[in-house]
Amino acid sequence: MAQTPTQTPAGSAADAKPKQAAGLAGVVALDSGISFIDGAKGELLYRGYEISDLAKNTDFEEVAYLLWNGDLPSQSELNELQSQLRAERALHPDLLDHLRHHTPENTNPMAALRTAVSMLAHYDEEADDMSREANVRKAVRLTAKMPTIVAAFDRIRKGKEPVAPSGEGSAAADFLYMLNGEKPGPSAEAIMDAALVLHAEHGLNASTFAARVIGATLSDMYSAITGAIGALKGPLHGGANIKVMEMLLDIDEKGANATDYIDDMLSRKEKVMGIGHRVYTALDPRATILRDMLEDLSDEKGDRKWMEMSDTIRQHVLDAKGLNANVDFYSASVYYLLGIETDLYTPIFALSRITGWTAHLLEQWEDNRLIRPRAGYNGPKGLTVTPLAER
Ligand SMILES: CC(=O)SCCNC(=O)CCNC(=O)[C@H](O)C(C)(C)COP(=O)(O)OP(=O)(O)OC[C@H]1O[C@@H](n2cnc3c(N)ncnc32)[C@H](O)[C@@H]1OP(=O)(O)O
Ligand SMILES: O=C([O-])CC(=O)C(=O)O
Repeated sequence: MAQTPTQTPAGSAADAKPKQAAGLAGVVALDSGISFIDGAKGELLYRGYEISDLAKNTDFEEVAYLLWNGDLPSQSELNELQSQLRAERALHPDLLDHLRHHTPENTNPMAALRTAVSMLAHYDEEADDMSREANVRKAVRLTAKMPTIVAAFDRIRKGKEPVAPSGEGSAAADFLYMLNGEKPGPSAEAIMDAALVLHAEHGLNASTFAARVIGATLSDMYSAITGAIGALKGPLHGGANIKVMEMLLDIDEKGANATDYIDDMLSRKEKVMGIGHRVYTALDPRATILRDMLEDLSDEKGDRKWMEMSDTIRQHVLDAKGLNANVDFYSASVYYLLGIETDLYTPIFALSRITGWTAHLLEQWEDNRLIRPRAGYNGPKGLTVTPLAER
């Protein structure tokens, strides 16, 4: 925590009115070496590497290593991480029991994931060990187990048996295997892997900030990640990818004209999900890559409807409001064409972002300081208590 850029002296006259930009827009709250975003240029770097380079030339496990350790792994370092991840994928039987018997089938999948991740702490003897070595091991465990939780939850709610992790292959392949009960083809695996790379890290977004605030109290990694999952769930953040697909499906079901549908939304002052961003004014570079992935997948599946509808909406909101698409806009159609349930889109985001969240916690704990800003007080003063019987 090297910086506290906007400070209000305790008890000063500045207490009387808020000083901060609404929603902390533009406020630099801390220094971090994990990722860099130039919102005007549409540039994103993880640890100095361009996101397009990483998406093309690395896989999710290499990116996890990069985020945690500061540079890309050698082949032997990657092999070691892969075997640690594979060894940690299975869930404790009590957790499976909880998903089977204590998680109603209509539970929101993000709520199910949030609770299950919190429960992981009960079965981790190192949960409260705050050494870096133990925290790295927990980051690996969380990254390994979260796909298993999401896949088991989805199968159990459909009345199917959970599929045990294969103990081999990539996180992307094993997640699709545990979800569908059959090994994915190379194209589905590559697409899921690239999606995991693209969603892994994004600076001080709301869920990462939430994780760091919790971590900065020196609470444990499971507590911080449970909070981060809660923040990601919201439709203004990771939850937007579900809302994008619901919108596309609604337009399709109604046989509506996409631009008229969007004009109606805008006239009601509704937000078009997957559009707009706190940091990017240019197009989010992840959206460009996901758009290319969607085009290839649409051609492979012989179904260009969702891509064409998305392109129309994106251009229309850009023309009408000057707002660009964000990462959640095209990922929705990509997951849809992979045959994934709509309400699993945000959990999939979490399976990737766990690497960024945990990298930020490791960074936070290297030089920790409690995160505790001030609120500009705008309430009354000088009131006196009227006895209860007289109120
Ligand atoms: C992984 C991620 O978290 S990426 C973001 C995912 N979230 C979404 O896609 C939800 C839709 N987008 C939004 O709600 C916003 O653009 C956010 C939350 C991402 C950023 O919000 P902020 O920086 O706080 O911008 P804010 O909400 O104040 O919007 C500024 C103006 O643009 C408008 N605006 C912003 N986004 C949208 C949108 N998606 N559709 C329509 N109008 C929008 C607002 O209505 C507001 O207009 P006004 O000044 O006339 O009132
Ligand atoms: O940075 C943000 O505010 C939201 C975002 O795009 C992300 O978390 O990937």
